[in-house]
Amino acid sequence: MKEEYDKRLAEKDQLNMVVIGHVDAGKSTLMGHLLYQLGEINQRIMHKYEQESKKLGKGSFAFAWVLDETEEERARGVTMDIAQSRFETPKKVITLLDAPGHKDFIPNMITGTAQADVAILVVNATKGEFETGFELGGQTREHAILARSLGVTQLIVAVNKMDTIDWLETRYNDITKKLGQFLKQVGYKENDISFIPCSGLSGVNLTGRIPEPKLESWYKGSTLEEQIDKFKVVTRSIDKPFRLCVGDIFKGMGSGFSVTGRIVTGSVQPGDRLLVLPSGDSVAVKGLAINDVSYPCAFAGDHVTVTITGMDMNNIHVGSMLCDPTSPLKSATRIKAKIVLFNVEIPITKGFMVVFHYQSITEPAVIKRLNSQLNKSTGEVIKNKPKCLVKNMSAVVELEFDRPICLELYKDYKDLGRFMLRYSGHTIAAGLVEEVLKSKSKTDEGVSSSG
Ligand SMILES: Nc1nc2c(ncn2[C@@H]2O[C@H](COP(=O)(O)OP(=O)(O)OP(=O)(O)O)[C@@H](O)[C@H]2O)c(=O)[nH]1
Repeated sequence: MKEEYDKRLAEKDQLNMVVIGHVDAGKSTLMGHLLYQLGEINQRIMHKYEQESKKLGKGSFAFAWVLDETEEERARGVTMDIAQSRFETPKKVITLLDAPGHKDFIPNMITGTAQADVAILVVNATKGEFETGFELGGQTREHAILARSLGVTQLIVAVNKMDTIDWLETRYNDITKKLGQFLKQVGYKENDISFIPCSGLSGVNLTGRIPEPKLESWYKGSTLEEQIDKFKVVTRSIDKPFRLCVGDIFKGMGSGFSVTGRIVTGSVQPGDRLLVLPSGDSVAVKGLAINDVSYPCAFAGDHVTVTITGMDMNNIHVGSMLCDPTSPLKSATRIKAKIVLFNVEIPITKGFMVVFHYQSITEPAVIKRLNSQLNKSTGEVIKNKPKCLVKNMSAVVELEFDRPICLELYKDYKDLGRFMLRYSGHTIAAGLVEEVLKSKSKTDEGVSSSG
């Protein structure tokens, strides 16, 4: 296994990259056009998309169709689910996750971002549009904060639709200044943020193939492709026990069935036995594939398809975990967690009902206890047992679920110890799991006490 991993390290760096930003910022068009310029989509298919989108009166969406695959997405012109594709730059192999921008689909955006190492934040430079996305309750801020809270540290900001403002340097500088200040405030390091002026529609400054004298007169920096190539390598926890969060399940050919997802920690090879949680089934790994190519083993960071046998396909769900049977994940119905509240309108009190978003899982939860309020920068306790929490506060709370959830503590597994809380369609907090307080549901307790 070690040899295989060393072989892999000698190849190009693998990165999972999510594309985020306000609805209609041009995310799908930008990435579709980049894939086209990089030769990932053949001319015949692109021509077909152009013809078909024109017929529907949506000619400007042709490049977005590369990623927006379902009929409903194409008809509505919005991304709803996470589209996944792959491309290469000189030094990197990128698995691309195109997240929806619309606020109704934030849960899908959280699922996609939880699987990402790095992100591209797309903003619309058009007059009035940048302001809508950034200042007037748009998703630019929420997405940037969510990505940071979910562990993304490196970010490229694509200042898109520069064609609509005649490639004006002053407008670009104004946008990058405002965003730069904000991104630093929410925890991104200056060296890990970069800005690229571009146009997804005309394809300018994606790979440098399309000249634009108006841009070249003042911009001497990188193209989008060059900047993606400069992302720093991310270290993977391959020595930890195996964990994979199931993102999709399908019946392939032959015996068993397949699940796809990102390996969060550890490694796996055909012949391994794995434990499926929460069902508790023991399964055997029959085969592994990455981008439809079969592999002798796969490691943390890989987006992999695992073919398994030994259980009923109906007992595994999106959000189930595959793990090393000798070291399973923790099961919890009550946890202690550190949370940071976002810009919430209402005060949070004991008994507050929230939706708990963790990897691909969403579960109802109740805030059972407000243990303490913390100083945001030092982490010191400012107040014990506060009566309520209001916007931007940091606190330790206890959360309870009806059903056991399989998770990990942040101190043991950074990627598996993070979660988000939502309420009434808004993301209200990001949190870190500190302790598992109870691991049995009320019904389990009922069964054990009566039995
Ligand atoms: N002028 C101009 N229009 C663009 C550019 N990029 C995208 N558009 C247009 O903006 C509209 C929205 O583009 P999409 O790529 O679907 O936007 P999106 O951000 O992926 O949208 P959601 O996924 O629904 O959030 C389409 O009409 C595009 O043609 C650009 O660089 N310049």
